[in-house]
This record gives sequence, structure tokens and C-alpha cells, in this order.
Amino acid sequence: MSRTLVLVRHGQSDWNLKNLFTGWRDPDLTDKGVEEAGAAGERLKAAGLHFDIAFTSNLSRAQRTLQLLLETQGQSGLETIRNEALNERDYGELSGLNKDDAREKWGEDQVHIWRRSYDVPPPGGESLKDTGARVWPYYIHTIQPKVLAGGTVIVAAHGNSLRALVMALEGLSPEEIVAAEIATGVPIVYRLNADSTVASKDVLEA
Ligand SMILES: O=C(O)[C@@H](CO)OP(=O)(O)O
Repeated sequence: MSRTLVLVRHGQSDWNLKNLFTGWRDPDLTDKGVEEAGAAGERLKAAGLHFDIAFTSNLSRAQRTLQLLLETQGQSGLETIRNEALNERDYGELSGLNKDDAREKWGEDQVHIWRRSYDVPPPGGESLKDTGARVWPYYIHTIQPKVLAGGTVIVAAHGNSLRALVMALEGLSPEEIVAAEIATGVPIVYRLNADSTVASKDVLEA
């Protein structure tokens, strides 16, 4: 029984590089992002992981990361399910704005609250709680059954959609999730117990 769940955030995107709020906007990977995706594939291969199914969002940066990673890891034809439930948090009116400009306009503290708090949404956008309210049911009903059936499952998604998932998987509090960051292109490997709790966690850093 493998019961393995791998989470990976997409590689660096063009808008990560330009320091813009991205959310549901759809920039492509940078060259560095492409490299990060390949490196993630190498590490998964070295760890001996062979996937049964993949899940990703409706956004190009996550889909392309998954595709590049699977090519490197040797599973380019893997069955892949895309769903917008795994999309990045909707940044609302902040989408497309420069993060430093936003800090100048609204102040460091306010921007940090919008970016990392649990339940304060950015103007017109989703809080992490709102994001979790679509990510978690999708995980429970669609992804988790594949893992608990003994599978090895990969999810390629986004900084905040994965923070919402990690928060629920690890039982983190709203205070604890503020400090949690998910690095681009670094796979997190969870082994689950039969009762769906986390048995172990390994972060495959370079
Ligand atoms: O802009 C975004 O969509 C996210 C992820 O890149 O940014 P942040 O880390 O500020 O939540």
C-alpha cells in the first residue's frame, strides 16, 4: 500500500519574476521555472516514485510544470485531471499589481495580512479560508480516495491553493499557516495512514 501524496508548486512564473500579484491570471513559466520543474522530476525519479494519476489546476504554469516534471521523471503519458478547484487563490483587485507598489499604497502590514492571513480576503478576492473551501472538498472527494486506495498521486498547483491543502492535512492553526511558505518546484511527499492522517512528510529539496 503506497498511499503516497506528492504536492508540488509550479516553477517560477513570469509574474513571480516581475513581482506581480498573479492569482487566476495565466502567465507562463520563466526559463528558471522550466529548470525547476525538470529538477523536481529528477528528485522524484531519484526517490523511486511512480505515479498512478496526476491532478493539476486550470492554469498553464501548474500544467506545464507537471508536464515537464513527468517528462523528466519518465511518465509523460500519465492520466492527468485538471480542475479549477486547484487554481491559485483569486487575488481580486490586486491581480496584476506590483507587490512593492501595493506595499507603498496600502502599507506593509495590510499587504502581509492580505497575502498570508487565514481569513482576510484581498479586495474582491479570496481569503485562504475561501480558497480552502474549494480545495479541501475537491481533495476529500476526488484526490484522497485515489491515495487511500493505495495509489501514488501527484498534485501540481499553486502557493496558496497548496497552503490551504497543507493546513488541512497537517492540522495547522490559522496562526501557524501565516508563516507557511511553499517553495516553487520543491516536491512535498506525504505518506498517509489508512485513516487518512499523515504518517510522514518529506520535502525533496535540492
Ligand atoms: O501572486 C500570487 O498569485 C501568489 C503566488 O505567486 O503570490 P503570494 O505569494 O503573494 O501569495
